[in-house]
Amino acid sequence: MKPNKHKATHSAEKEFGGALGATCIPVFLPLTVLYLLSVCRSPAASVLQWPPHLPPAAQLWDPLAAVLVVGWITLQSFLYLLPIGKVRYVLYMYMFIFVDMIVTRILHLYFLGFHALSITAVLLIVCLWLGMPLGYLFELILPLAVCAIGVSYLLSMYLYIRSFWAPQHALSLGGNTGNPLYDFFMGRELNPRIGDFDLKYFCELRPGLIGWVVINLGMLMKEVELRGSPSLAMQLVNGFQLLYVTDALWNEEAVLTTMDIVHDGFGFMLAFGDLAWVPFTYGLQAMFLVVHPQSLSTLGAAGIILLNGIGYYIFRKSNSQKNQFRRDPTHKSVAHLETIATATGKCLLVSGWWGFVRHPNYLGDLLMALAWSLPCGMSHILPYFYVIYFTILLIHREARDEKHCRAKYGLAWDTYCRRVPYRILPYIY
Ligand SMILES: NC(=O)C1=CN([C@@H]2O[C@H](COP(=O)(O)OP(=O)(O)OC[C@H]3O[C@@H](n4cnc5c(N)ncnc54)[C@H](OP(=O)(O)O)[C@@H]3O)[C@@H](O)[C@H]2O)C=CC1
Ligand SMILES: CC(C)=CCC[C@@H](C)[C@H]1CC=C2C3=C(CC[C@@]21C)[C@@]1(C)CC[C@H](O)C(C)(C)[C@@H]1CC3
Repeated sequence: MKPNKHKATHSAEKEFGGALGATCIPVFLPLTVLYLLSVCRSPAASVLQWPPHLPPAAQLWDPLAAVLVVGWITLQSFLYLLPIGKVRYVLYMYMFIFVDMIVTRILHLYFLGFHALSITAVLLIVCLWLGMPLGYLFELILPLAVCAIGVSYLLSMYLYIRSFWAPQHALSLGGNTGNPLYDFFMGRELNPRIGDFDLKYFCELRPGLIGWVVINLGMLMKEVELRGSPSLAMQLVNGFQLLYVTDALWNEEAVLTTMDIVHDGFGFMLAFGDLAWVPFTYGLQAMFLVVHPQSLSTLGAAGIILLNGIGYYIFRKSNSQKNQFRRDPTHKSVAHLETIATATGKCLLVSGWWGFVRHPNYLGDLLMALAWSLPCGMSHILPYFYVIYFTILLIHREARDEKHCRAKYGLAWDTYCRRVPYRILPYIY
């Protein structure tokens, strides 16, 4: 079959530093993952050390890692395809870029992220019971990351090539500029699917997110091997991040309204972000604790648990309030909230959580990020990598979302911004 001839959207404004950013980021970020993992396991754990702590090439490859990564993705794909869980009929919107027209298609998806996590947990318990040395993940972490990066490159190439056979209306607005490197990075096709298998939705929530908590558990088991029992700091990091991942999978339908699913194409940025960046950098704290044990006072631990609790409360309540409002604005939990009407027919909340700041969910997420790093003490900057990166990501994301909302809601958005002047942190930002 011949590839389709697509019209490029040259007018779409380029993001992430344009073609230069799209050329450098796919080289720079994978190297950053390997560098961070390698520094994290070194006794000094100093990101500022010169010459930098680089892993010897021999430590980067192990065939066992390739088997584990491929086996893991296969297992999660199998769990994704199991016809159990809540079935939802999802309205997918395809925008015709040149004609001002929106086409909708109804797809059915099974929501069973939580089932996938639970079945994986049972399988892990069985493996541990059979004596599988999960702590070996610590030794294998660099080859595992190399394989995950390799898979994300292969997947992005497949996505780029197959997008030329996709119809024009299935392409994303931002990833179809005609510049191959930029389009490869941003992703041309919006929601690529093989039959009923939605590749972007699967990658966003399953292998990387569940892989992250399995790696954390591996670090905990390594600590048990080395010191006889897991430290309080390790238990807190594992517990907090498991709560975050469980929450994401329990509320997995909510991901369908995020800009990654609705707006961004599926290209290298998301494939690498989902499959390599999340599992191998979000859990750096647990890896750090294996080599740099910390003693935590009961009072300190209580303070950190409280911070994580407050962050989680703000994150969950604000996300649920918006999701409920978008699903059914007449529902009794949101019907009393003040709103602004927009020309699209949709309303914007101006009271409740969304009248406090324009992104209360980001605020909660950032408080949690801080709580995940504090158990690692104050002696090193490395365990704070996630908070620093995440602050930058969310500030950039907020700016991108603001641009989309201004384009979508026009004057109503400006009124909302006047009513709710702070973006993430009241009186500061
Ligand atoms: N851990 C991680 O790495 C990451 C986590 N996240 C988390 O994911 C979650 C989702 O984030 P994200 O997708 O960025 O954005 P949001 O969930 O904040 O969604 C933004 C959208 O919400 C709608 N909206 C904005 N303001 C209002 C309002 N006042 N009333 C009603 N609707 C409004 C708009 O869409 P519309 O009007 O079309 O409904 C807007 O585009 C967040 O909790 C975030 O912290 C995000 C990125 C990375
Ligand atoms: C540096 C780089 C390559 C960045 C790519 C960004 C991705 C890592 C993130 C973009 C949006 C994400 C979301 C989550 C994880 C990180 C990525 C993929 C998320 C699945 C985490 C759990 C949350 O509860 C969530 C479901 C709301 C969230 C959705 C967005």
